[in-house]
Amino acid sequence: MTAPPYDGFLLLSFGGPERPQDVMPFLRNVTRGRGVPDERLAEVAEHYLHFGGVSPINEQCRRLSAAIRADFAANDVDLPVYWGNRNWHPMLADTVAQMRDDGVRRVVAFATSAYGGYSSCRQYRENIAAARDTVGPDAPQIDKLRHFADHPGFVEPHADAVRAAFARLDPERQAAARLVFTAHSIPTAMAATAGPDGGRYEAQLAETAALVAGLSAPGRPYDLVWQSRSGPPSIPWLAPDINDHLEALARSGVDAVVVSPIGFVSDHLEVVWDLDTEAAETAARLGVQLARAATPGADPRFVAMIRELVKERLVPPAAEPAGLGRLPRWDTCPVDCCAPARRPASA
Ligand SMILES: CC1=C(CCC(=O)O)c2cc3nc(cc4[nH]c(cc5[nH]c(cc1n2)c(C)c5CCC(=O)O)c(CCC(=O)O)c4C)C(CCC(=O)O)=C3C
Ligand SMILES: [Fe+2]
Repeated sequence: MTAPPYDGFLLLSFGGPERPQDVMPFLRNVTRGRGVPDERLAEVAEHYLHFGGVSPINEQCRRLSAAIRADFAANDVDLPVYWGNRNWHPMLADTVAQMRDDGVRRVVAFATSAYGGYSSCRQYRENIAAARDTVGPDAPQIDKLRHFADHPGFVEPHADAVRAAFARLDPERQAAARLVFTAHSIPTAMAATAGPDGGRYEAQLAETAALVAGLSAPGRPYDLVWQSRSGPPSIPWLAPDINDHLEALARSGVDAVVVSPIGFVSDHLEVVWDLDTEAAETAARLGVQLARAATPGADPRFVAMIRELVKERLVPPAAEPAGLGRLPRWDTCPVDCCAPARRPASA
């Protein structure tokens, strides 16, 4: 494959600290101007410090970059692979400056979030606009790739992981075990304005849950619940929380669950703390056996999906827009998508 119109690929992610002294500066970057109370920051800092101040996310991005590089090379995609983050080093503006220094002019960007909404989509577009602004008029153009919530390269690894998690439950508990999907909670006001006509974060997650359940456990009842809420209690966020839901399930007699974090592409701190530590403790206290399903990480199907998304952008497209669901797919968000707009955002 020849690469026009692009001459660079950007892996765009959240970023995380990798040593204890970086935890608080990272958290201040994440929450700047967002009214997250100090006590919540101190609490979240403890979660990071529990793992030696090392978030898993940067290492996951290094591994994913390496896998993308290998996949591109094996499939004649001749694009240099760059990586930049929203909240921690390598910071996006530094990466964009590096691209400019390397003579890169037009970049296709993959953000590590499958869904629409402010945190998962628009904020990355704002980050691109701000980083280009910092670098100046000779910054490369950067086009963000579309959402991939229903792409088989995302849905199928999740479905396999759910099947594998059921197999880890005690055999006598498997038949009645409940399938529970989780995603990052967001304020209900943010959920209402997600996507071009609102509600798209929840709608995409509901569809992805149905697709993963349909492939992995057809006919089995499942739920979609939320995790990792922050912000003051006075502001409503999507509910129920996974821990409250485990209580409700236990009260109704459920004694085993598979938890599938479809809101995430890899085992972020939210997964290894909020699920593997906190929700696992809740389940243990309730006598509920919990098997947490894996995330795609650097699954070859997920990596191939990234290449296919890039190929969709060639003119003429070298791949059809793939997807298993029925919700509309669109390539480029309207500039005012996920309003209220707080900062300038790239298209
Ligand atoms: C929808 C969504 C995703 C999924 C989409 C995506 O992946 O982008 C996501 C991912 C992530 N969130 C992460 C970390 C944090 N998120 C926070 C705070 C917040 N997240 C929010 C939403 C989301 N977040 C929101 C509405 C807030 C409130 C403040 C605000 O409006 O911005 C805070 C502040 C402390 C706290 O309150 O928890 C931290 C530390 C990490 C890195 C983990 C690691 O280190 O492995 C990742 C991948
Ligand atoms: Fe977050």
